[in-house]
Amino acid sequence: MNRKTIVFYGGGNMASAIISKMVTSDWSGEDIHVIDRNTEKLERFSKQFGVQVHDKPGSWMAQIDSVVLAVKPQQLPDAIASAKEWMDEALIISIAAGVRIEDLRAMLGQNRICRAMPNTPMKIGKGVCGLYATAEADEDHLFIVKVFAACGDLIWCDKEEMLEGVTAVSGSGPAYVFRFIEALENAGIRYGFNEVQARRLAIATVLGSAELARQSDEPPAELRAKVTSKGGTTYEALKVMQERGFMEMMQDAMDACRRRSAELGEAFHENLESKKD
Ligand SMILES: NC(=O)C1=CN([C@@H]2O[C@H](COP(=O)(O)OP(=O)(O)OC[C@H]3O[C@@H](n4cnc5c(N)ncnc54)[C@H](O)[C@@H]3O)[C@@H](O)[C@H]2O)C=CC1
Ligand SMILES: O=C(O)[C@@H]1CCC=N1
Repeated sequence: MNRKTIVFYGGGNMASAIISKMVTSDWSGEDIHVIDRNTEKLERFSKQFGVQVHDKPGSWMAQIDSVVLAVKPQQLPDAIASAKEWMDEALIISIAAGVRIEDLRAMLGQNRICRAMPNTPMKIGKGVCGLYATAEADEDHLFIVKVFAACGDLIWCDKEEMLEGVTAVSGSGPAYVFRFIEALENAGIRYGFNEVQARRLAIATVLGSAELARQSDEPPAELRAKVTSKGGTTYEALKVMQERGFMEMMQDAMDACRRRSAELGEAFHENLESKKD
């Protein structure tokens, strides 16, 4: 693939996570641009990653191959309006949670669009990102993979709505796992370990189990069964989890997340429609 240029509109947490891995792969900082109104953030991007920084869009964007929309959903209309004239020819990659392609198309006036739902472990190359692109972006799949490849695993969705499911499982998922780590750590402290030891116990357990699950041919349910001796200790813990409805609770939590993602998308859509009148 020829050298291509990319702009991140919004230099926040996610842009930083993605760019930090891009510059360790075959991307040069010279080909990556970041727009943010916060000049301190821009300085950090320039120093840490050697990328090109800008406090606003402008005619310098005219030759750009792709723009990653990495602002918060509510910041998106203003950001797009300010750069629209220079994005006609670019592939647009939006990471904004919930914002639908039909609305991106309406704001951009073009349809070469990919929606992505990344997660924060991308910062260390261990993330997972759901992707969905329009037919107009069919030729861009290789490029899209090149943007995210160093960040972790990539899963293409057959339908756009499946991205709401990606948000529920893996986009917001790191927060559930951190919550679980907090629970393990709190128990460790209650059992007499200091905070550092308790955190080590908790993190090593989650990390080791995830890595074992990744390397094993057996599904997680079998790996669980192997820890659970008949009449033993694990059984007692899992029994409490079952009595308290752990699996149902997790399902309800993810349903709520998915619903919220759809609601945010709908609210965004209605807001956009109301401005048309
Ligand atoms: N944080 C997460 O775990 C995930 C976030 N997302 C999505 O990623 C997007 C970005 O999220 P974060 O990086 O967490 O947000 P953030 O708030 O850290 O970054 C947004 C950046 O955009 C800049 N900005 C906003 N409007 C601007 C404008 N008009 N001109 C110039 N700069 C502007 C802000 O100064 C800020 O630095 C959101 O749409 C979110 O839904 C997606 C997956 C996971
Ligand atoms: O909480 C949020 O809205 C964003 C989207 C996925 C993870 N964080």
